Amino acid sequence: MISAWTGRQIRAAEQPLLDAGHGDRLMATAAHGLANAVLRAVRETRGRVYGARLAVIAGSGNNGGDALFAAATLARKGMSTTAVLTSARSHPQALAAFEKAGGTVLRLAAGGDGAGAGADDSAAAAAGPFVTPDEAAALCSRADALIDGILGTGASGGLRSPAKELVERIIGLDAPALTVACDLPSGVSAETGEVSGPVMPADLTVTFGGTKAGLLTDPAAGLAGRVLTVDIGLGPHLPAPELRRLEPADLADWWPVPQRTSHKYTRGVLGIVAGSAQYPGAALLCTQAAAATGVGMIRYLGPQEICRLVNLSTPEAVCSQGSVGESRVQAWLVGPGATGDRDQQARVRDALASGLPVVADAGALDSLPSDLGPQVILTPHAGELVRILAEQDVEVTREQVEAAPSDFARLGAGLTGATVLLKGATTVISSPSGALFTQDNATPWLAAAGSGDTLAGILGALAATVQRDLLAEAGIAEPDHWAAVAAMAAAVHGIAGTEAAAGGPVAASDISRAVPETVRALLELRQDG
Ligand SMILES: NC(=O)C1=CN([C@@H]2O[C@H](COP(=O)(O)OP(=O)(O)OC[C@H]3O[C@@H](n4cnc5c(N)ncnc54)[C@H](O)[C@@H]3O)[C@@H](O)[C@H]2O)[C@@H](O)CC1
Ligand SMILES: [K+]
Repeated sequence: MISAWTGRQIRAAEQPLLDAGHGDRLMATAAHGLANAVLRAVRETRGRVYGARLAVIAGSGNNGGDALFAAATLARKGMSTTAVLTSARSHPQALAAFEKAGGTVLRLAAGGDGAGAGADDSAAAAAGPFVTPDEAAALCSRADALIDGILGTGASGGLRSPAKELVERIIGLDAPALTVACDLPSGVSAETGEVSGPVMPADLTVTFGGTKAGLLTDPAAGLAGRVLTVDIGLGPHLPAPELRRLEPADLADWWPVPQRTSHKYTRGVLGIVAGSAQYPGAALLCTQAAAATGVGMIRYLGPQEICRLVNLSTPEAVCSQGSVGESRVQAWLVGPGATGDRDQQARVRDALASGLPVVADAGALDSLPSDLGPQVILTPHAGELVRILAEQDVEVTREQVEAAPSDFARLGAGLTGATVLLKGATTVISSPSGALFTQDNATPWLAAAGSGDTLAGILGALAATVQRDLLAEAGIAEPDHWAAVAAMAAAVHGIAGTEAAAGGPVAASDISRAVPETVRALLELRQDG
């Protein structure tokens, strides 16, 4: 499991070490980790380190300090190194180390259009000639490696002039062979992943002390590239993480594997209320996905015509037009395609009132009761979350949700009392307690009709079969159990979908077909064999 913290949490964890006078050591460790990561990446992209052109953009704070110290190390390895300082102030010891190692220092002229105008001449005399944003951008674009050390966890808001103009110009040119963000891409929020203004997309982000929550959340996640975390000894000082991400080993350890004495009822029965005359396909897709994920039995409830179709596509399912009250199940999946049908809507309502775990998708999201519990898992996309929030008197747009998905998933969970799984390039899951998980296992090819029905089926099957004690033993607190189960489903859906897509288009039913093999491969990672 990957744990991540807000910038504020990381800074608070640093404080006791800073108070004890270990600031220099922290920065040296961070810079050493950054330099090593750049060395490895340059070897991979270019082969030879000696003679490679390194450009560093350094801001006024400690983030610029990390970048300059790392660049000093890289200059000593034979890289031809230039630093562009975006402010008249810079970390004095780091700048001195950089110059001593033979690095060239340039100062970014103040102001976008009036290059050079209003610049601080005394600072210029101290530390090298001015360059315009255009000149600096051309230099950065030609580099074999570029380190973005403008802003770190001390940033407030997006980049300001003249760094803003420089980054805009670099984005307009060919990207450098390798861009490495120091701690985080400058201009993204370490707390929420929100982005303000231009941000240089990184191939690699080397982050210090602990992964920043913002780096694992959209939209920043799409700009951070691969994230590498450098340990600087904050471990004992870190609080409970802000956000977690499941890895394959977690899925393997938590997967509900039947025991020798298991039978269909002890494994778990899933009830499904899905489909209508208008949308029969959704019922077929989610039932197929649940069967492929592995469940003791599926009880499907719906109109006679859809029962016939479900029986044909998933003969394992027991289909009827019965009621929720007379169906014995461990969990419900309700809503896919269940719109415009009174009987189906009544079943959805009854399932939501049953107190059992319920996955509420699509049609079930339109008329939610007021007091839900964490065992109810809502699976909206951004537009559906906007409507759920509107029911709670929160007026937001789809664009606002997409700009800060973790904030709004958390708000939705807090207001409804349910667990919220918000679909997106990175899926965000929030427990009503505020605990967050994000999963980025999916391929963009999965953004297609029917993919959500498949996710709902996988999640329904897991909700019916998962063993609570396995998650509790791994440190998942009781109120966050269902958020972790939803994260498992998002991960398996993403992995199976990526396998099925194999770099090309994928039909929703192919995702289900890939699930058993995905689970088999995961189970091979189990520590107990
Ligand atoms: N605190 C520590 O002990 C450690 C900090 N480290 C590094 O230090 C960074 C944090 O350093 P700082 O607190 O100095 O903060 P930053 O380096 O993020 O920069 C803050 C400076 O930038 C200016 N600034 C803020 N917002 C701006 C904006 N939107 N546009 C332009 N300028 C802006 C501020 O005036 C301030 O001087 C971390 O990200 C990390 O890279 C690491 O060296 C590890 C140890
Ligand atoms: K940075």
